[in-house]
Amino acid sequence: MYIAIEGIDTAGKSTQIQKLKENFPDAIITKEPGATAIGKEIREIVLSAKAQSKKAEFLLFLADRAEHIKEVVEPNLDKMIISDRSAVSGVAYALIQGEISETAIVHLNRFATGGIYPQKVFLLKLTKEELEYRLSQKELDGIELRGSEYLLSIQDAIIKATELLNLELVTIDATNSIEDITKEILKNIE
Ligand SMILES: Nc1ncnc2c1ncn2[C@@H]1O[C@H](COP(=O)(O)OP(=O)(O)O)[C@@H](O)[C@H]1O
Ligand SMILES: Cc1cn([C@H]2C[C@H](O)[C@@H](COP(=O)(O)OP(=O)(O)O)O2)c(=O)[nH]c1=O
Repeated sequence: MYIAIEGIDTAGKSTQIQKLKENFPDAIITKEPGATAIGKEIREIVLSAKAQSKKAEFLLFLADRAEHIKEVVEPNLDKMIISDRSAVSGVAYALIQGEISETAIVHLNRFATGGIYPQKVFLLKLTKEELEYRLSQKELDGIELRGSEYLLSIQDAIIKATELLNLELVTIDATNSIEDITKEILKNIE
């Protein structure tokens, strides 16, 4: 089973992935961007926010995704694969950028993934207050510097992205305790 944990920056994705690792010691734990050798280089370029062109940025994420699917996901589809982000983030961030049409975003993601998508998507959903508090507690990267309104619009776009990709979505209140969130994810996997 291939599942993705989605949510905006600071929603608690890495925290939950760590917990799931304890529950599924044999699972393939992975992430986008940056799970492969090429992906690590792409991640550095793209998170430095140097790209002037939003299309270039989109295509860099897609290149990472194509490599990730080919190297990590496709060979392990018979195992439990738990991914921190997926094509859902790719579609959501691109929808908000507004420079690429919805149809092109979906088609290009299909091209990159070969139609391999998570069977279940968990959205860790944050409130504005909690997001602002968590952002204030960390050193921000290029994308996080765009601010809380921007990130909240991405959160809505994540829901829309799962609809466009026709994926099963489980929404979880990310302000709950770490333990309760893990329990809810596990309940929906088993
Ligand atoms: N359920 C939670 N309640 C309170 N704080 C949390 C919770 N989950 C994560 N955090 C904290 O929020 C911050 C961001 O979490 P992280 O897992 O790194 O998010 P992401 O991977 O989505 O960016 C960390 O400081 C983490 O300890
Ligand atoms: C996968 C993906 C991520 N992103 C963004 C979301 C994040 O801001 C960043 C990836 O960083 P990430 O490591 O997921 O950040 P965090 O752990 O703080 O959540 O790239 C896109 O813009 N497009 C994409 O296709």
